[in-house]
Amino acid sequence: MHTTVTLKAMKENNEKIAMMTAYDAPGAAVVETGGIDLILVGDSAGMVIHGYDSTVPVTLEDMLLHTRAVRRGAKDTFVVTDIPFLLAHMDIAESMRAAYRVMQEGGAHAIKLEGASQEVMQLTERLTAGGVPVMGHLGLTPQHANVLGGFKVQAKEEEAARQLLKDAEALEAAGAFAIVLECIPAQLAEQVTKHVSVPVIGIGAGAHTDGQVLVFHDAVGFGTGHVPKFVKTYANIYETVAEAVETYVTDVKSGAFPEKKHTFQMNEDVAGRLYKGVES
Ligand SMILES: Nc1nc(=O)c2c([nH]1)NC[C@@H]1CN(c3ccc(C(=O)N[C@@H](CCC(=O)O)C(=O)O)cc3)CN21
Ligand SMILES: CC(C)C(=O)C(=O)O
Ligand SMILES: [Mg+2]
Repeated sequence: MHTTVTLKAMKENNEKIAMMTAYDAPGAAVVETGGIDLILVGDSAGMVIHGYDSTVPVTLEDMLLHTRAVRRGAKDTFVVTDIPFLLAHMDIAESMRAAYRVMQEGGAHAIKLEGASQEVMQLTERLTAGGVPVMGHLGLTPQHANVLGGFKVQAKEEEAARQLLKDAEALEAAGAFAIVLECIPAQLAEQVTKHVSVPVIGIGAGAHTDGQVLVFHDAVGFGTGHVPKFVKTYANIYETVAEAVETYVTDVKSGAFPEKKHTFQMNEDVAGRLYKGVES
């Protein structure tokens, strides 16, 4: 299993880091079997699992439930859990408590915080000091979709790009062990990757980051919504499952299922007496 130390060594050795999300035990098991370096229990759960159109409605209880399931399914993989909407911006004690619960009750090995606000910087410092590895997340931060005007590419202009570079450096200085860059120009992601010593993991941030992350449902083609441009779909699970369900329905209607091998039997004498019992 990776640690924050081995992940940093991967950056130094130019070994790419492959991260994917998981939300439940079988999803975590299959991702672990596939050889993923680390699992993100993303608040994208709100969208791909719970059917919301943003990550804003996701609660700490949701994240705890998903994290526990993921840990049971993937016992040998480093697990990072998103701190959900606004919880990093409460009073410091409440924000610390959220991370405390994700680590102790959820069993996560690290937490992820969106943005570079003063609150996030202070929280990153205090959590790191207390022994909680913190992953940063810059660029498109979906919890801010309502102030960003939706899920748009970020930091295309010089001023915003320079600010993002500064934010990444500040996160590193505050103790972040890795940084996710979401939906930013590839040239900017490359600069950030060169300028910080911690692993940079991209999603929609081009090929020059230290690693990549994708949402499980996007990667395996089990999504129901819009598929962002940065996604590569490696399977078409939705179609496969839909075909299986359709065949099941057909079999039930026609009587082709269940067959004898799916059926339990009792002794024929006992069955005969039951029949008489019903008649008398
Ligand atoms: N299924 C899924 N995949 C994700 O990658 C994901 C989630 N959900 N939920 C949380 C966030 C939201 N994300 C998103 C969602 C949509 C776009 C998107 O449609 N972007 C446009 C770019 C628009 C522009 O040009 O500015 C695109 O076409 O890719 C991007 C990131 C990434 N995360
Ligand atoms: C898209 C990734 C980085 C994420 O934060 C999530 O899945 O919630
Ligand atoms: Mg997230």
